[in-house]
Amino acid sequence: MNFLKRLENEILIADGAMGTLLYSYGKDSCIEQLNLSHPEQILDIHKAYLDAGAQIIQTNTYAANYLKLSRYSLEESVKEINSKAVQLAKQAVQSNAYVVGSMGGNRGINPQSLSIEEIKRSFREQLYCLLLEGVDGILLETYYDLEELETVLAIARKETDVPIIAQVSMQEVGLLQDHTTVSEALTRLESLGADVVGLNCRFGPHHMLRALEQVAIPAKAFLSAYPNAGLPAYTDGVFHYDGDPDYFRKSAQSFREQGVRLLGGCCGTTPEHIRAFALELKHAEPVSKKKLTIKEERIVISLPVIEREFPPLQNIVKERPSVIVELDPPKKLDTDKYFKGVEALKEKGIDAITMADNSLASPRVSNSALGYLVKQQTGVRPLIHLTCRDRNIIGLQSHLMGLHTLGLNDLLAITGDPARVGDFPGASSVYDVSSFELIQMIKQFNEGLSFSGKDLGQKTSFSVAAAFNPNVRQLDKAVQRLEKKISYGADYFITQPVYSEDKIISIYEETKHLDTPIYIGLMPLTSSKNAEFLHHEVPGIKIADSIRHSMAVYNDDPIKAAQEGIKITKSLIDTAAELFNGIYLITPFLRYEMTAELSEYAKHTSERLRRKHRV
Ligand SMILES: Cc1cc2nc3c(=O)[nH]c(=O)nc-3n(C[C@H](O)[C@H](O)[C@H](O)COP(=O)(O)OP(=O)(O)OC[C@H]3O[C@@H](n4cnc5c(N)ncnc54)[C@H](O)[C@@H]3O)c2cc1C
Ligand code: MET
Ligand SMILES: [Zn+2]
Repeated sequence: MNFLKRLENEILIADGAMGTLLYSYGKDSCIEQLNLSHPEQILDIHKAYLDAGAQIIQTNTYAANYLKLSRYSLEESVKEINSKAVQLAKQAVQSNAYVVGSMGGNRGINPQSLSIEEIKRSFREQLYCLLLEGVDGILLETYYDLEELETVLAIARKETDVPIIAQVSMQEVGLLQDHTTVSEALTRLESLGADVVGLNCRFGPHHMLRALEQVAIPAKAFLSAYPNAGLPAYTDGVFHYDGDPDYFRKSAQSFREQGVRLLGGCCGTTPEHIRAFALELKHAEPVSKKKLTIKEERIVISLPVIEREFPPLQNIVKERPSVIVELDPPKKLDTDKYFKGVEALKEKGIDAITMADNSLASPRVSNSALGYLVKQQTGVRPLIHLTCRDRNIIGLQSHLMGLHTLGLNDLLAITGDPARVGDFPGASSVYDVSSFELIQMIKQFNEGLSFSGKDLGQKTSFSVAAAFNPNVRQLDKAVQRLEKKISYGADYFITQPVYSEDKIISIYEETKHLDTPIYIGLMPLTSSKNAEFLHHEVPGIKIADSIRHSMAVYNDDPIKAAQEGIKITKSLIDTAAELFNGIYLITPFLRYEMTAELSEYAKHTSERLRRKHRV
C-alpha cells in the first residue's frame, strides 16, 4: 500500500533532521557526500529514526543537486551520491515504512540570483537519479521561493506517479517571501498535483501552528508539518539546537487538530523529538474538520503618512532647473570645514547636498548623523546615499527606519563600490540585495511594509534616486538598466560624472523617451594627475582625451589647473543645462569653493536659458 492510501485513515510520522544531526556529529563539510564516505553513519541515523517510530524517512539528498554540490566541486557525483542515499535508506527500512527522496530548494532571499532554467536542469538530473533507484515518494522541502517550488513540482508531477510532498518555508508567520499567504501557496501546490502539502523548517511548533490555524484542510491533498526544534544557538563557532523533545510531544495534538496527517521534524530535531511525536499520536485519529482563525486583513491603506519637510526632488526638477551638490562626509573626525562648505553652498541656493555612503569603500563620518545635523543646523536638504555593501537586510531596514525617524527622506539607492577597492580590502561586501531590490525595499517602506511584508505601522515618504552610469561602451545597455530601475520604483537618476559634451548629448538622445528626470553629474578636475587617476583607475569614470590634454598643460601649477578644471566644467554645464533641468556637482576633496562657484554658474546659465527660450 502506498503511503497516500494510509494517510486517508491515519496520521503518519516522518523522520527528523539529517543535516543538523550530521553537523552536530562534527561534519561541517558536504553533508550529502557522507553517503559515500560514511555510509554507516547515515544508515545509523535512518535506523534511529525508524526505531523512534518514523514511518516515512527521507534520503540524505537535501542538497545533492548540481547547483549545491558544485560548491564542493562534487557536481560530477550527483548520480553516485543520490543513488547511494536511496540504497542506504532502503537498506534501513523494513516493511510498513517508506523512503522519500529529499530535494531541497535552492533560491534564497534573492531569487533572481539563480535562473529558473538552471534550477530546472539541476532538478531534473537529481529527480531521475532518485526515481531510478525506486523511492516511494518525493519530498520537496525548504522552498522559500514559491516560483521555484511551483516550477519543480510541475516537472516532478509530469515525470512520475509516486506521491509528492511539497513543502514551503515561511518568511513570516503565515507569509512567504513574496508575500503570498501560506494558505494560497498550499492551494496552488495542490492544484499543481502535490499529494501532500505543508510547511517545514525556519520555525518551531509555536509559529508553525499559528500559521496552520489560518489554513483550511486541503480538499484533495494531505497536510504536513516538519517544524524545527526552535531557534539555533551559536556557541564556540557552531550552531546547535537545544529544543526539548517533551515540548514537541506537547505540540503533537495541536498539529493533529490543525489537520496535519504527516508530522516530522526539520532542523535541530533528533530521533528523540520524533519518538515524542510518535508516542503522543499513536492510534490518534486524524481530523477532517477544523475551525479556521481568520487573521484580520492588514489595513495598510489607512496607515498614516508622515509629512515631508521638502517636496521630493523629482517634482522640483521636473518643474524647473535644479542644482544639487555632493559634499562627502570627511574621512576624519573634524567636521568644521564640512559645515563651512555647507554654508557656502547654501548661499548659492542649491536644492540639496548629497552625502556619500563610504564612497570608494573607505570609512567616512556617518552620512545619516551628519545629514541630520546639516538639516537641523542649516536647513539645507541632505540627500543620503545608501549602498548595499555595508549592511545586510537587517541593517538596511533598521537604517531606513532610522532615516525615517530623523526625517531624512531623500535617498540615493546604489550597489556601492566593492570593499576591495577601498581602505580595507579584506572587509566583506554584504550585497544581500542589489540596487534594484534596495529601491524596491524603500518603495515598500513607502507602502508601510517591511521587505518581508510586515506591517510597519506608518508609511515612509522616501524619494528614491538611483545611479546611472553612462560611461560605458554600450549606452543602450546602461539605459536598459536605468529602465529596469524605473520598473523597481526609482523616482529620478543621478549620473556618474561625465567629461564630454558628446556624452551629454548621447545621454539626452538615449533617454528622451523617459519621463523620469536625470541629474547630469559633473565633477571639476583639480589637476592633471587627478584627471589621469580618475580616467585610468576609478570605475565608472572616463574623461575625453581633449580634456585630459587641457589639464596636462597646467601640470605644474595647481591654481591654474583648478581654474582650468572649473572652465571645463562650465563649458559642460552649458551643454547640460540646454538639455537637462538637473545638474549634480561633485565636490572634489572637500574643495567646496569650486562647487560653490559652479553652482552659481549653473543657476545663472539655467536662468539665462529659460529667459532665452521664453522669448
Ligand atoms: C551618483 C552616484 C553616487 C554614488 N555614491 C556612492 C557612494 O556613496 N558609495 C559608494 O560606495 N559608491 C557610490 N557610487 C558608486 C557606485 O556604487 C558604483 O559605481 C557601483 O559599482 C555601481 O553602482 P550602481 O548602483 O550604479 O550599480 P548597479 O546599476 O546596481 O550595478 C551593479 C553592478 O552591475 C554592474 N553594471 C552596471 N552597469 C552595467 C551595465 N551597463 N552592464 C553590465 N553591468 C553593469 C556594475 O558594475 C555593478 O557591478 C555612486 C555612483 C553614482 C553614479
Ligand atoms: N530535511 C533536510 C535535513 O534535515 C533539510 C533541512 S532544511 C535546511 O537535512
Ligand atoms: Zn530545516
